[in-house]
Amino acid sequence: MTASSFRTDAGLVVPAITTTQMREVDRIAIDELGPNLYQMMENAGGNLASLCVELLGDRWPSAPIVVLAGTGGNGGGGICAARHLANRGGNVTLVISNPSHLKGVPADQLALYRATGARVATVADLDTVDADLLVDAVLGYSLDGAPHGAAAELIRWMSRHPAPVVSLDIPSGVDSTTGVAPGAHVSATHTVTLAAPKTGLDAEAVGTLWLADIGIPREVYRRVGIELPPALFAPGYRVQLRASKT
Ligand SMILES: NC(=O)C1=CN([C@@H]2O[C@H](COP(=O)(O)OP(=O)(O)OC[C@H]3O[C@@H](n4cnc5c(N)ncnc54)[C@H](O)[C@@H]3O)[C@@H](O)[C@H]2O)[C@@H](O)CC1
Ligand SMILES: [K+]
Repeated sequence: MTASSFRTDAGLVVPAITTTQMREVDRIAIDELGPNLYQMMENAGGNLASLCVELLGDRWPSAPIVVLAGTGGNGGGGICAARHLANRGGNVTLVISNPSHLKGVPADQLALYRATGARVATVADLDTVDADLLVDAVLGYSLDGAPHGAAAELIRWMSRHPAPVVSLDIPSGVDSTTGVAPGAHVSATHTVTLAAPKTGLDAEAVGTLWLADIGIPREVYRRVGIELPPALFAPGYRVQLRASKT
């Protein structure tokens, strides 16, 4: 199912965008107006971490959290969230699909995470790791075909695990434009999508949908022809969205 728009609890209508439009928003932010990738990823990671703390309630900070990260921007956002959770005293374990493939901003996020002294485990260690909450940061909007390799292994592990899953941007394995999963995919309890909702987020696998403000000014959206409601983030840096049954 795809949605052309979503609604906030305040009744605001938020237009849904395609993956192509989202890439263009990213490009204009990174190449022209800002915020840069570090700034956007920091807002994404901090926002994701705050939802995890809220979801754990009085089990925070002792409850074990496992963050599963891929090697792209989605993984970078997950590693950033893991650092925020570790900085706040959380019981965090980070697992990366292919650590040797990390580069650029995601690699810098890992270096920063390592400075917290919190745990990094391997895919092989997964079955020895306890988890009360899983963070799915394996694949985002650059999903290309059915998940394969270590990414698919992490998705399958999450699918078998009883703990609730918070997905970053899109449940891994779901196409953010069509909402279709070409292969294995995560069924999220909550999804924190970034900047603007994608048309593919009207899918069962999304769970409760949140939109995170990652600090992008309106002019960036305007250059892609997108108008977001001015009061969209008045209630806070993360607002709940529901598909508009129009
Ligand atoms: N403005 C925004 O919306 C921002 C988005 N960010 C995040 O960046 C993500 C997009 O980042 P990227 O474009 O780097 O891509 P992704 O992080 O979505 O995934 C790319 C990685 O997954 C691998 N991959 C793709 N399809 C696969 C498959 N079928 N099986 C196994 N591996 C596969 C690719 O080789 C690549 O390493 C977004 O989803 C979002 O989470 C952040 O970077 C912050 C800014
Ligand atoms: K994801």
